[in-house]
Amino acid sequence: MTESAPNSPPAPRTPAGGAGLAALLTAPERALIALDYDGTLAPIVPRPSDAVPAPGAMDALRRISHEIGTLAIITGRPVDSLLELTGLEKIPDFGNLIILGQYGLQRWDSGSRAISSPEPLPGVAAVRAALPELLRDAPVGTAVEDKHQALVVHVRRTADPDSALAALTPALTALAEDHGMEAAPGKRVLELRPPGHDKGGALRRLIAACQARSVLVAGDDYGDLPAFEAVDELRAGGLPGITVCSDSPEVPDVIRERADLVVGGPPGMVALLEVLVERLSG
Ligand SMILES: O=P(O)(O)OC[C@H]1O[C@H](O[C@H]2O[C@H](CO)[C@@H](O)[C@H](O)[C@H]2O)[C@H](O)[C@@H](O)[C@@H]1O
Repeated sequence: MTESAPNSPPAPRTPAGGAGLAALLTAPERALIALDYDGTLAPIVPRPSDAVPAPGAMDALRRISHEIGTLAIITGRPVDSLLELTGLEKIPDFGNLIILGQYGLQRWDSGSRAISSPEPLPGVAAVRAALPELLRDAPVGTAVEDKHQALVVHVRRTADPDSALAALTPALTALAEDHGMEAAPGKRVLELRPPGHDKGGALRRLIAACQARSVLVAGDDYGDLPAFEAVDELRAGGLPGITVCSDSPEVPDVIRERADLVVGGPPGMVALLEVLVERLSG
């Protein structure tokens, strides 16, 4: 993070990012802040079911939800998993928040508190049925996360996750494609998911729906790249924006290198949200 005056947001390292942050601070009521969950608001842990928010994250989110036009979490997770891990529904006094789950397939908002979710593609059931046989000889520690609309093969708990992922990827990709799905890489996972849904499309639709005039996007993994690319395109079309990388040794170089601002993992993200709250509420 670039040094800046106390209680000022850190200075982005690009002029376009600086313009995006300035636009957000000048007209926060027309701004969208769209955050990833795993690796950005919650530290990466061995088991997905243990990924709770970083200390202070929920309070920072609650506070900033009152200072800006729209706050969103755009995640690969199912909405119900995110609600459970964050305890969001039990936090009183949360402002305007939208959750787009499973890369935009699912939606929840703090007004209706209802989850909208399409029926899974038929290919999901076929992939689910084929996985046990395909993974029969996979390294010990390989695990499947069933997200109903998609399946995720996790290798983080194997002895050599990189080798395990490299060995499994060709067969898993073929399986997904045979059933009209796509295989998408993540941190020590391969997601087998419906094609045509990514965080870029989800972000563009959200910006149009909330008529945002500026955007801040934060992420840490390949799944966030389409959202970063969308910010570039939006900027070219005249909408200011800033991309933030929640850094850690596992972050893909492409995310770290193209971000306008790099913060130190989920604790750094919480610190950024807190300084934005201070600035906007002051
Ligand atoms: O878009 P996100 O909110 O970042 O979600 C992407 C995937 O994150 C989860 O997996 C990652 O976090 C796990 C818990 O820390 C970790 O064990 C795993 O290795 C990471 O890849 C989640 O389990 C997936 O369903 C999400 O799609």
